[in-house]
Amino acid sequence: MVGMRFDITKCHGSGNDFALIDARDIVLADGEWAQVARALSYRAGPVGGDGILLLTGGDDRAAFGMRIFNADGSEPETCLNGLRCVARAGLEATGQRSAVARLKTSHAEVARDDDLAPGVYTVRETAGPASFDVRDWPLTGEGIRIVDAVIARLSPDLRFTAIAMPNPHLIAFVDAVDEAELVRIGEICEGAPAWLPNRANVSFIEVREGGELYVRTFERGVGLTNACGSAMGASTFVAGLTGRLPFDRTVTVRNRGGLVRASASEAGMVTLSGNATVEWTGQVSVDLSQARADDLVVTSRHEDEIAAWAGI
Ligand SMILES: N[C@@H](CCC[C@H](N)C(=O)O)C(=O)O
Repeated sequence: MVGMRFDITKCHGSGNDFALIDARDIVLADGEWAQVARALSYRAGPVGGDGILLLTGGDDRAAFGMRIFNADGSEPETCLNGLRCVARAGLEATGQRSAVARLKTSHAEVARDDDLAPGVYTVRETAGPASFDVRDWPLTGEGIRIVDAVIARLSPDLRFTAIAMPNPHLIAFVDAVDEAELVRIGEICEGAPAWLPNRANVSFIEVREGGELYVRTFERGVGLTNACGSAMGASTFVAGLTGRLPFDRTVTVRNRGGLVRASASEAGMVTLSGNATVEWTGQVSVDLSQARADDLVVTSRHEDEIAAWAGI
């Protein structure tokens, strides 16, 4: 296969996994990055993942930047599990312990944090403010601000809050996560109906004993994932907004892939502290015309980090 060869770092935040590319010196059109994302995310291919992350250059505020492409090639506004991984790469590349990172349409603060557990590289990130105005998504026909309200087109039984982080999230608190129902609603949104043309991430959240949250997300452009950082941030904020948990208190947010510690302010800023685990590094070729990956060579495996995370 004739392809473009990339150095990649396979990494994850809470089991939300990505191939990360240092793209600071790579020039590709958006459509070509979309093809790289499809190729490297394809689970039956040599790499597999929920999307790709690009470490990009900074700007007058930021030391470095992040772009993320979902598995389907779409480019969302942010990814807070991915940001921790990019932050690790960016902090290491710039020799800093904390920095501002540039995202597609916003900025976030990132810093190395105390390890969540021995050997678990941990990053703290602060993003926001969360926004309520669904005209930006757009989500039409349900008013401008949707807080704990029924969206009959999705379900007569659930109450959703619509929050942009700035990527769009529909958040519903439930007694117990019904995964089949989450997939059903996620797929309605994924179909990009006329009232929701840019789709949305959909999450069900349980408030568990001790004030912990459990969040399960059907992600736009991916499907069910092990975890979604922006959804965990949005859920923590909505828990405060709806009086389920206090603002400004650090809570444990569990997900299928592990956990993060999270807090949210009344102003809509969210802070997450979680892992940025490197599993392996290597090189892979991508045929841009076919969106196909091949010839993977793994050059180093980080068994110590994999084991440290498994212990969480
Ligand atoms: N997994 C991410 C969110 C990735 C983007 C999302 N699928 C979207 O399209 O908005 C996270 O950790 O925040």
